[in-house]
This record gives sequence, structure tokens and C-alpha cells, in this order.
Amino acid sequence: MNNVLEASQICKTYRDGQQVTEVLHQVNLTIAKAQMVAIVGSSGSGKSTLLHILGTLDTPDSGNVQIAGQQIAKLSANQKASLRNEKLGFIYQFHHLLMDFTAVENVAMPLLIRGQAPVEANAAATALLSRVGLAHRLTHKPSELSGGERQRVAIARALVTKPALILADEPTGNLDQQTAESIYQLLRELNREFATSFVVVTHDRALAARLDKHYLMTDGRLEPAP
Ligand SMILES: Nc1ncnc2c1ncn2[C@@H]1O[C@H](COP(=O)(O)OP(=O)(O)OP(=O)(O)O)[C@@H](O)[C@H]1O
Repeated sequence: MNNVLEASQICKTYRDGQQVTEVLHQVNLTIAKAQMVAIVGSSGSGKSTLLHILGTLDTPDSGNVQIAGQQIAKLSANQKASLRNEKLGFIYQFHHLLMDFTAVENVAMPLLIRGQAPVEANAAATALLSRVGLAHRLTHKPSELSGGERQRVAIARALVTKPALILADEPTGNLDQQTAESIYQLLRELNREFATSFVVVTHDRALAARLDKHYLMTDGRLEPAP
């Protein structure tokens, strides 16, 4: 099985009293191993909602999500948490790094949660931080790093468990053009090196056009870009 993710006929509606908002309408998405896919769309079109559903952090009203061959709807909360820890990595625009911990500690955290010994976890985190160009920032805390450096720490943290699929919400969102370019180059290198698949939600159409496949989200409908 070469598909890391298969989502079919995903629907999601929010109800607030009388008001019904259909946020996702019969969305289909398939991601192959080592494929990088972009989703572009205007604000409020449903991109983050879809990303949360693909990441098993939210449930669709109907439709199926399969990750690494497993039907998400059949899993318990604990099984979903294990699947997230083993198969998925998350990168957010605002990093969500732990502010009281150093770069190495932030990156080692997912391995420690898995039960890996601290010495090994720190060695793996150090190697990956060096790989993303932060060998000289290992013991810095997030407040002592630039925006681009923090994003690199977040990328290293997402990759340290060698996930099959990384879900990235605006990974270059609040960065200047040059830093955004270097983050794109880094994601592409890591994609080639580890055969990691990516779903990247972005407003940056130039970035989207450089990924392997590019979709447009319009009012909850996902279509391949022309
Ligand atoms: N918990 C919720 N309850 C009600 N409506 C919601 C909820 N979460 C999201 N929405 C609505 O769903 C729609 C899609 O939101 P979503 O965050 O997925 O959009 P987006 O495409 O990611 O936007 P942006 O680019 O601004 O982040 C929006 O109209 C939003 O107001």
C-alpha cells in the first residue's frame, strides 16, 4: 500500500442554534508516500478544519479517513493518540514550542513521550537540530530564537519520530520571503531524505505551485488546481 492517507467524502457542518455552516463538502484527498501536497484557499474556506480531521484531532460528520492503512473511525481515543505519535507530525505557524524548554528538549520531547531513554532522545534531537542548521542553538529557549529558527525547531520536532505524514498549517506564514524560501528548501530536502509525505496548508500560491500537487479549497470544496 503506497498511500499514506486516503480521505473520502469528508463532510463537516457546524450548528449554532438555527445557523448551520457547512465547512467541508464531500472532500476527497489521497496522499502517496513521499508526496508533498499543498492546499490553498481563502480565509474561512475550511483548510484548518480539514487538517484537524486528517490529523485525527477532529471527527467528520461523515466520510472516511484512513492513515497508513488504518480506518480512523474504528479507533479509540487512545489508539488515535498512538497513531498520532507513531505516524503523524504537526507543524503550526505559531510553532507551539514549550517556552521553558531548550531547543533540544523541545525536539526530544516526542521521543521521551514514546518512552525512549533521555540520552538517546537527546542525541537524536541534537542530530536533527544540526541537520536543520541549528547546531549552534541547541540550548537556546524559544524566546532566544528568531522566528525562522523557531520554525526550524518545530520542523525538527515534527520529524524526530520519523512520521509517515506531516501536516503543516502555514509553515512559512509569518516569515520574510528569504526565510520562507529556506524553510521550503528544508522541507523539500527532508521529504527526499526521509520519504516523508506532507500536507501543507498555505496562503502562499508560489510555494503551493512548487509542491508535487496543489489543491484549491473554496467554500469547503477541494479541487485540484488547474
Ligand atoms: N468550532 C467551530 N464552530 C463553528 N464554526 C467553526 C468552528 N471552527 C471553524 N468554524 C468555521 O468554519 C469555517 C472554516 O474554518 P477554518 O478554520 O477551517 O478555515 P481556514 O480555511 O483554515 O481559514 P484561515 O485561512 O483563516 O485559517 C469558518 O467559517 C469558521 O468560522
